[in-house]
Amino acid sequence: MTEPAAGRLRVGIAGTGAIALASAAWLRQAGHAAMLWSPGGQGAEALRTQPLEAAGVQPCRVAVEVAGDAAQLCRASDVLLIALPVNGHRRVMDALLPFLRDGQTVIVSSMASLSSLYLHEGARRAGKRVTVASFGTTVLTARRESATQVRVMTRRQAVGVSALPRTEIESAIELCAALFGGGFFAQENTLASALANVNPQSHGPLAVFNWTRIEHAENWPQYHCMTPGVARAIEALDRERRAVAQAFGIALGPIEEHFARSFGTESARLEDIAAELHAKRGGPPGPVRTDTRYLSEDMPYGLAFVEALGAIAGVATPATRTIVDAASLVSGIDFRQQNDLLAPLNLGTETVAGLLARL
Ligand SMILES: NC(=O)C1=CN([C@@H]2O[C@H](COP(=O)(O)OP(=O)(O)OC[C@H]3O[C@@H](n4cnc5c(N)ncnc54)[C@H](OP(=O)(O)O)[C@@H]3O)[C@@H](O)[C@H]2O)C=CC1
Ligand SMILES: CC(C)(CO)C(=O)C(=O)O
Repeated sequence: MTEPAAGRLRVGIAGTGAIALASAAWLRQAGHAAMLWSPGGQGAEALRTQPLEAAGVQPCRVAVEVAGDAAQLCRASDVLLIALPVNGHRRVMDALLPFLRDGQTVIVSSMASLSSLYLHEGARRAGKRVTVASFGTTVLTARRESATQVRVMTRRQAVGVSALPRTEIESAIELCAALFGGGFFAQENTLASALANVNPQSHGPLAVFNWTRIEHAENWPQYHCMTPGVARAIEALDRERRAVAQAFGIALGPIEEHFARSFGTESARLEDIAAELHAKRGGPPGPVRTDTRYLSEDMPYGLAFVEALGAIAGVATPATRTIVDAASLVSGIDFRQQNDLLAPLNLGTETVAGLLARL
């Protein structure tokens, strides 16, 4: 990879979607070198010959590099960023694992369903000392507009981070700050990061109750359609998320706090936060494809994961169950069967104390 400016880092990014492109543009602007790898093989081809263009927050036009495979990506990088939906984490982590080096840090953004634990335990079994840092969200919010164009909507004001092993949390935060700037704070463990990810609680009701709009590919502004009734459903899921976290000794703030922290919203109630965000931004548009990650990612790796933790800890999650059932019903996909991390993580036979001891 091209040498970055002095004191800057070589960052290898797995993924070529919105967050991967937005992160590459951000990192290049900060003087770091960025190399992208498309797990499917085609997603980064145009960037071999054309610059990456970012619009929105911090517009820029920058050159990035493209890796042919996972081996090249790992070899050329000081630090790796996994920036793709969790559906691909197991496969991508399996591809990266043989090539990771002792001392390398892998940042997973966003992380859900303890995918970082899957990677860290795999690395340990392979005798490698790597650090896996997790964000329960992303530093930037973005939408990919073409193979070489991305619109960056936000740079979040604060982002929680956890580390495996936990002893590396300070250096993980330092690294994140060196890459993206300030605003990172420590979360107590990787489970806290997984449960701090509120996309599933927000996206599940949004998608289910706006399903006809999605099927008709209508232009529906997401926060305008987070109506009082949808907000009430999201709040019910959020209470269950926090109750499950509590059973694992993790105190998490409500979803309203997440919006205030991420986007600087000032309203207290979720329905008012939605109205505030719509008035300020008018977007983003809600999904227009029935294979939206709002269901394909957030149901198995978000809500079904909360159900699995609830089963371990003896916490009832009826509202969460309702939304997974409704999502499965309208899409014809049994989302509880789609999470490929629960089995290798042995969550079916885990206990509260046993799981916490692994973190
Ligand atoms: N966009 C946003 O503003 C936000 C995103 N997030 C989260 O960040 C993560 C990345 O989101 P985003 O970039 O928007 O997602 P995108 O849908 O834009 O990501 C597409 C990329 O993911 C890769 N990919 C998708 N599915 C798989 C799979 N099954 N196996 C391997 N690779 C796969 C694609 O690979 P290929 O290159 O092979 O085509 C492509 O590189 C997600 O977890 C999302 O929930 C969270 C908050 C905000
Ligand atoms: C749009 C946003 C910021 C909120 O739903 C998001 O989290 C996503 O795209 O996944």
